[in-house]
Amino acid sequence: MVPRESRLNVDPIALPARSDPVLRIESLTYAIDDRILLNEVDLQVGAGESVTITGPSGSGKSTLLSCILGLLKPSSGRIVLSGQDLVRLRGRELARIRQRKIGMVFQFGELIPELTPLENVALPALLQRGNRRESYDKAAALLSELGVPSHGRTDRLSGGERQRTGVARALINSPAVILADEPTGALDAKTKDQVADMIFDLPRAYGCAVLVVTHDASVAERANHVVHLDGGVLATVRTPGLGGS
Ligand SMILES: Nc1ncnc2c1ncn2[C@@H]1O[C@H](COP(=O)(O)OP(=O)(O)OP(=O)(O)O)[C@@H](O)[C@H]1O
Repeated sequence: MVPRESRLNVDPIALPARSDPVLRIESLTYAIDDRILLNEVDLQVGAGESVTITGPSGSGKSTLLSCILGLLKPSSGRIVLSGQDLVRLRGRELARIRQRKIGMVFQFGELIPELTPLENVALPALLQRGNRRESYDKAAALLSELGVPSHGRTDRLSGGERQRTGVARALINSPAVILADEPTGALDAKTKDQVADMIFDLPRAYGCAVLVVTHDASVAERANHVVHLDGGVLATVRTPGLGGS
């Protein structure tokens, strides 16, 4: 992730060698009425890399995720995912790319309580008309890898198990990027650490890019890069391992 050099507070040379960006956001502006909620945002996330977005309430973090998901149409700029500009896509084509390329993890899991954990995880693969057997086998394998029982009642899962199930569901279609909006916001301290460790290990374990929005500094610092959004402007970039500020 490299915001425009004019806005960098660190020497760009200090940033580590970058993989090719899976997600590249260029000069993204989103305005509603006369209010600019995102102002010329530039951001990149490479495969096998994690980036955290922090920022005060109302700074535009969720708006940025909604633009990447194609739920909001930017006023200008580009969102290039695996070489395709999502801003130019419409309707079914956008939905298809979103299903295949993006996995989303929510603050409260957002699982369907009437379905088992296995069914929740398999659902995105089935919606993509995946082979039924293969979809369920992959869902079972992911749940097993992430340590969640496949069967039983979804509404009886613990907070941590709920988030792990949400992560398994996000992974089922082998996405290029996983977006997570406050994924640890509803968890106690111990579970928060476990879930945060799991999420920031996804780039290594599954080769995807990870983009996390969080208010929690101890969670944010696990990422390869931390960027700060304020008033719709990407203000700073930090690479925790390098001690940038
Ligand atoms: N549809 C809308 N119309 C007008 N203003 C909006 C709309 N959606 C969001 N906003 C405003 O845009 C700003 C950014 O909102 P956003 O939800 O992206 O912030 P955030 O950084 O995610 O905040 P939080 O950390 O509290 O979730 C806020 O001031 C919000 O009130």
